[in-house]
Amino acid sequence: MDLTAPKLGSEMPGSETPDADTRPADGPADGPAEPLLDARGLTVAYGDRIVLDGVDLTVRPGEIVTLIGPNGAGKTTLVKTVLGLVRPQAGRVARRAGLSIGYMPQRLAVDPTLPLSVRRFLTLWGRATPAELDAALAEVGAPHVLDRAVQSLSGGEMQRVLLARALLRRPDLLVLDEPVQAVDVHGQIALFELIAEIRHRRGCGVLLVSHDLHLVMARTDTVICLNRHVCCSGRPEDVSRHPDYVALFGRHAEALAVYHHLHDHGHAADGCVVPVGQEAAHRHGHGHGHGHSHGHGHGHGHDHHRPGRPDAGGRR
Ligand SMILES: Nc1ncnc2c1ncn2[C@@H]1O[C@H](COP(=O)(O)OP(=O)(O)OP(=O)(O)O)[C@@H](O)[C@H]1O
Repeated sequence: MDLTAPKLGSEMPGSETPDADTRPADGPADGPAEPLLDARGLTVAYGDRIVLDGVDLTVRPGEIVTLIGPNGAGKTTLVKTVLGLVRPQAGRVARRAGLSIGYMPQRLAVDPTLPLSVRRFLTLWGRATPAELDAALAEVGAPHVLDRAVQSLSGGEMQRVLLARALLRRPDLLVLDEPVQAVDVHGQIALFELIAEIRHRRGCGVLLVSHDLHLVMARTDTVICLNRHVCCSGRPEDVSRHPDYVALFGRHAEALAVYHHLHDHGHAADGCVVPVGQEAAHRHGHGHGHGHSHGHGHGHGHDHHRPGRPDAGGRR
């Protein structure tokens, strides 16, 4: 089984990293305003290839921050870095003292020949009473799967079990790496709504990775568009009233939001930053250099070069 789960709070690896200051967040103890997580100037390279370049990220209690970006943009690397699982070459990650993190990893490979019930799976990494297991599965809307084999679960049921596993840690911060993968579109909406409910009920912060932002809950507070560096960031737009949206999602349209990209630059095929409009000149037949959100044919708000909201951040 390949499942990476960080240890809690200050025990997380990386805190001893000499180049990366990963001490607990300091500053005034002003309750909810104190960040759970505050990362500044993170630079990560695999070998001599830089995959994150000067990235900032802050998550506060009760806040949902959504990371979006194309394949290979560095989303998972950023998550692993703020969790202390990857050491940055430069930058610092400050976590609130005693921070408890519930992590739902992007990938989980379970040996199909291994007899493993959900009950057993949920207690592999820590103790939980039967009542706690019941409560966690009830909270994620999957009370019926406790004695099922993990391998028999549907994609949506598996994601809910992984979410329950994260909740068993009583997290201050939920970190969810592509929580809706392998789930159909209606199941995705239901999962986003569930995550928003959990945030409200528990008041925890949520760091969410989405491969792309077609569907994201209206209550996502901050969107960070990553492509090796932070391309743009800001608050998501309200639901588009585009007829295709309403027709496709019906009553769920209210739960959807779109984000208007406000890039002041483009990317060549190798990910390098180029001026807006010159992407093609740097592409030379390599296909889409940027790769996310554009040209999907949805017609709903991925508005690459349009002037946008004044409160949304530009490139940082
Ligand atoms: N352990 C590693 N060693 C070398 N390169 C890696 C390693 N992990 C990731 N990479 C590379 O770093 C880049 C960023 O990967 P990462 O998984 O962070 O991107 P991502 O945005 O999460 O992508 P995806 O949307 O496809 O999951 C990719 O080019 C990837 O191939």
